[in-house]
Amino acid sequence: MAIALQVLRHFARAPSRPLLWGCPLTRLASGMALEEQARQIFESTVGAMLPGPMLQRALSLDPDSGQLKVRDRSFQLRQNLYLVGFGKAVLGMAAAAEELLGQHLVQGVISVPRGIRAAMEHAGKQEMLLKPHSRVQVFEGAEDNLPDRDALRAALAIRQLAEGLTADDLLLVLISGGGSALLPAPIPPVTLEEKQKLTKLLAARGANIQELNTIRKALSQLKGGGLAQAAYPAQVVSLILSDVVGDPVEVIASGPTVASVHSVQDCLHILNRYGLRAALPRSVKTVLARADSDPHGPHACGHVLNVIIGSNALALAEAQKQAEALGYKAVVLSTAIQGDVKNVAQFYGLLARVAGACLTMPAAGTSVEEDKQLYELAAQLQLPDLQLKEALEAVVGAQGPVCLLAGGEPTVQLQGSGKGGRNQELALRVGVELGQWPLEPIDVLFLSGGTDGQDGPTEAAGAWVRPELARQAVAEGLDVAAFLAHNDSYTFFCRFQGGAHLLHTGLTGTNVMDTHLLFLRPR
Ligand SMILES: Nc1ncnc2c1ncn2[C@@H]1O[C@H](COP(=O)(O)OP(=O)(O)OP(=O)(O)O)[C@@H](O)[C@H]1O
Ligand SMILES: O=C(O)[C@H](O)CO
Repeated sequence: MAIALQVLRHFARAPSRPLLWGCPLTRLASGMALEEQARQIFESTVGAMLPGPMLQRALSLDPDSGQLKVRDRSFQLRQNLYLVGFGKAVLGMAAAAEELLGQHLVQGVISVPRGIRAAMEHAGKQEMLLKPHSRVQVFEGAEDNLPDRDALRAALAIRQLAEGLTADDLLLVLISGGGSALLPAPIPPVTLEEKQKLTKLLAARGANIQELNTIRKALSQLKGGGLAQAAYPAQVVSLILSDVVGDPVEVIASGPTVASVHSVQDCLHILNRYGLRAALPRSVKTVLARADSDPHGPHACGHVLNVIIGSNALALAEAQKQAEALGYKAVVLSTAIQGDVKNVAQFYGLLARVAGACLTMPAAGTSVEEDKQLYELAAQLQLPDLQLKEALEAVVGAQGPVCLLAGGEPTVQLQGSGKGGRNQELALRVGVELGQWPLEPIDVLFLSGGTDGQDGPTEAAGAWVRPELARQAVAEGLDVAAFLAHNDSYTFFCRFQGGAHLLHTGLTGTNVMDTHLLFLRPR
């Protein structure tokens, strides 16, 4: 959603359908076309990760006793509950929390992306908005996902609220992706501009989110456990919506309620790796040198409960449940799909071929060569949690429709000036791959969708494809390779079959990365 807010006005007008939270899909199964089933599963998966349902799963309040239950822990509420939050999905999370906690909530401060309230209003998403006389103060800032003066003001208000708490208080911290940029509080003498410049340079030179956030933590008053420290001796409960593969709480939004385990040496290694150590501003050197000799060490976080309430893994578990309800043998392959979109597309293309053969000819199987190639492709992608062997074994035993599920965030090396997003580009590339081999006698469909409802700077969440795509595109006079060469997947899908393959959910107010669904259905 980094560039989301530039296009939110346009996006808010995009046609969208209500998400199917809690809708029993079995009811819909009979006679449903494969693409309809795929859409339904995607939409209900996103629906399960919406702020309302997520918070209701994580929190329960006994209105009589005032006991707040968070997972297996209980907290007594008595006019002692405060709330802070920062991240792209935090407005809806705060609205859901306010709804759930009612009068118990004394005061709150949240930092959310600029324009998000207007966008939600335009999109008619009332459930994502706070009440008119809310006790939660909203700051909007961090345009283009970069820390700015407004986000700094928000961070200082959040710090002030936290510092004023006592041992009788409970601080609820709502965290989602984009939280790092929305909570900047550089340690003096580092300035906001210096921190912004360093973050930009690191990102531009290819630092990953773990590396980026290690540096952000070292230079911040609130990241790396600093917020938890400011709130001490109050109890702290962090409800975290993960946008990072593997859900590492110390990385998501730079872990403001998680003690940092990184040393100054770790930071210097990272800065060296990206050629930034020599040109560091004096202020950054001063802060790092000070941290090296800090007698207090990392912030202690014994008074904190960190809870992941939404993640790609939870979304895929929901999708798996929905697919099973429709009669599919559903297997989660990985929640950590990363790497260049071209390699990921090749992987899914070959996976469809190998799994298709396992399904239709379980005794004969695929050629040894194809199996080997598939495992090699998987190894290149370095997916830590890949269940490829298990998935293929399940397909062999399936004797019926199969749905392979995965999630993560592939990357697109932008070369052209076209309009698209990583989900649409992945789907288009997989469509081409699927068309290369006959997959008779099975129906195949691949869907890729972003759970935030916005794929790149487009108004679609993603797209779905079938093996016939390339042939049908030629018949419509569309040159798929030319669209791909310019990263113009959105324009392609808008023209192809009148835009029927695009996924339109509208801005969802959540973000747990992308979901990939591969359906194989014997005819
Ligand atoms: N024309 C394009 N074709 C394909 N991908 C594109 C195009 N333009 C931008 N992108 C990709 O879109 C991504 C940015 O979009 P988006 O805001 O959805 O992702 P993000 O910043 O990772 O946010 P989030 O994690 O919240 O989804 C980048 O990965 C970028 O490479
Ligand atoms: O805010 C951040 O640090 C990223 O979105 C990862 O959570």
